Amino acid sequence: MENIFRFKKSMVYPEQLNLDQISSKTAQIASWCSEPLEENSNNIHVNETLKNNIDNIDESDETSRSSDGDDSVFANSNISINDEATTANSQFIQDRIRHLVDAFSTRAQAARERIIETPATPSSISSRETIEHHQTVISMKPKLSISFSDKYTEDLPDISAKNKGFFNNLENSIVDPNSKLYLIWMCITAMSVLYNAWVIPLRNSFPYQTKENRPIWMTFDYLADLIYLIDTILIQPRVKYLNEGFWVTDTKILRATYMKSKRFKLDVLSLLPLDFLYVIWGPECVILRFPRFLKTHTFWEFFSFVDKLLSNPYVIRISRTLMYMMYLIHLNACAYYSFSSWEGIGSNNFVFNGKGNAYIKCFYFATKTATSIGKNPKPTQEIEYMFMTFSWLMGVFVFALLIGQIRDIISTATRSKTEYRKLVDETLEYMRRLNMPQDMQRRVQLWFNYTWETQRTLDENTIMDCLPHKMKTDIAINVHIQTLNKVTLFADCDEALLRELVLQLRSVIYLPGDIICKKGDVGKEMYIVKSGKVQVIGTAENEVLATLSEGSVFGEISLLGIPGMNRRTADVRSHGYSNLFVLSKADLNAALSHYPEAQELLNKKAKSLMKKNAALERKHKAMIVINNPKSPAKQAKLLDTVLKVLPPQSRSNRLLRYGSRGKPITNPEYDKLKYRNSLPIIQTNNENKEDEKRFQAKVTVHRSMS
Ligand SMILES: Nc1ncnc2c1ncn2[C@@H]1O[C@@H]2COP(=O)(O)O[C@H]2[C@H]1O
Repeated sequence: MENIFRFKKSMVYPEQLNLDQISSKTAQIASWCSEPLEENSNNIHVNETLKNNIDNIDESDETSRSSDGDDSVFANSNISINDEATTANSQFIQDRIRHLVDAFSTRAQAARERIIETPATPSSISSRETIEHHQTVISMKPKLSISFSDKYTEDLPDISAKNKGFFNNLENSIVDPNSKLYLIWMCITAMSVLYNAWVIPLRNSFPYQTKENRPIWMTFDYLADLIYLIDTILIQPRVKYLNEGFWVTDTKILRATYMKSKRFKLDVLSLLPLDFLYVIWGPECVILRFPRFLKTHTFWEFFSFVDKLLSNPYVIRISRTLMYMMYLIHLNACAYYSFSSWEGIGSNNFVFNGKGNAYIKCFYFATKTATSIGKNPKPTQEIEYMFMTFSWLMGVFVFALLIGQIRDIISTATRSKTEYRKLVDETLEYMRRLNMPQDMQRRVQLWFNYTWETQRTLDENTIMDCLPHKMKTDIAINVHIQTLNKVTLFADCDEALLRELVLQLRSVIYLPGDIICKKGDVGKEMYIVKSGKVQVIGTAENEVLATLSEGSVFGEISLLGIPGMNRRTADVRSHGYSNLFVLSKADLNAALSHYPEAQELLNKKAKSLMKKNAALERKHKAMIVINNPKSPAKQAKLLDTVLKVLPPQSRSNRLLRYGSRGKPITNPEYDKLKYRNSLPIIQTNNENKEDEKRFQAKVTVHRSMS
């Protein structure tokens, strides 16, 4: 056993090595953990437990050994071994725990320092701001406010912000890549790149640079170079970037990162001053400025930046593709002119004949060749054939690619509309094939048209499926906030409940006259009026109990599980076009299960509505009783037959006719009691026959009681 412990003590675990190194450095930092472990009750507990375990192991050792018959030797030595082992073990464990605690506190300290140093992240800003603003915003605004938290918007290009963020930290001169000014700077740099890309081949092939205008060209050239220089020296090394979710704003790190990047190499190469060679080859040799092309990446970057920025980026995408085409044609025009001057202007039918504006004519030629439109001049020499072949190949491959791109862009832009049209066509075709009534077909078409016109999609919810839950909630709240703020039912509800509910809302459109809820049906959904009006219809035909407009809630009574109230209590009809939010029973119940107060609120509202309806119904019955002076137009068929069969003067006939009095009542007031079993006729449509019977029965009882 002694050996074992000695071995244990001498054993160096890999983590112990690391921890040793750390602990030596951080003895002072981890002051709280450097107290003697014995004083710590937890540690004592650990030590004791371990000690007991070791004792147990020793006991079992003892047993096995005593079975060998060497009792006397072990009996004496075992006590000392036990004591020694326990001490050694507790020492060993204590050391290891101390190392661990030291290491943890070092790590915690390092993390703390890092957090303090790190600039506020969008989310940290937001959470702080949310807390700060909480009292003011909530009290001033309606219940539901969008918390697009997180000032995350700051990370997105914000073109409306004035002068915000370019040097958002003046002392360190950090450039915010999402600021408006950086966007302007990128635009300026992109223009310089475009200038070089367009003008270098132009001046190199066409005789547009003369002795007289050379200073002007050169001024533009060096202005562009200055922009390149400023970008490389002042701007790019200061552009902050995100690393592991944090903005890196340390200028030293930014500079070092930029200098290590491929972009830096390209930027430096693009500034290569080959212009000095003008001294040897002359200032006409503009091609010496070709390194300026190496900054083209700035141009693409600018385009993708604008692409992200605009809500409708298709225009940008198409113009970028068109620009590729134009540039290729431009290069081809330059090549054609160079080729013509090399062969001799106007020397044959193929080359440029020198008449008119050289650039326009060559551009026209290049366009014709590249697009294979129009009659091309016939090449006469092999080199001309090669030139033409090259131009055509370029036309076929490059233009096929570009046109394909444009088609993709356009089809992406119009995809939802195309899908909508396809769906409408398929649905109407299906209905035609089944010979559905014309009116129904017309209504379906009307529904499609109206839904598309108002929503631009048939299912709003699927659009955002790929977004994270929090973002979807924020968007949904933003979209529906106007309506939800008008929902009085939600006025006292917990905001968390609303955030939970908002994502479950499904937008549905109803046409004029559509029945949304049918009295007596089992309720499965609840509704919120988003726009338009709906009417709650009472028992009597077309009696409008209430007209509900934006923000009203209905259809909740049958969902709340109030005993005996799981069916719709009234008909609800769309009055004109209405756009509603639908919330399923399951979603409502799932949300309410976490918010009993909201459930109580809904219950209260449901009960007050039910009371109101009951009162209305009572009033209605009373009206029927009072306004029922006429004898029924028709009496029950069975009664009629029985009366015909029975002799008119028989007792039974009289009883049936006049009741227990056995004779007619002369007072016309009692006419209504002429036939005890005859019922007042209430005009109802066929669908409500059941209700009608029930209602008639009730009226009879009521009347006989009175
Ligand atoms: N008198 C009323 N005024 C307004 N709304 C009503 C009235 N009676 C019923 N409703 C609503 O109409 C809905 C019909 O379906 P529910 O019974 O589920 O829930 C009902 C209530 O939301």
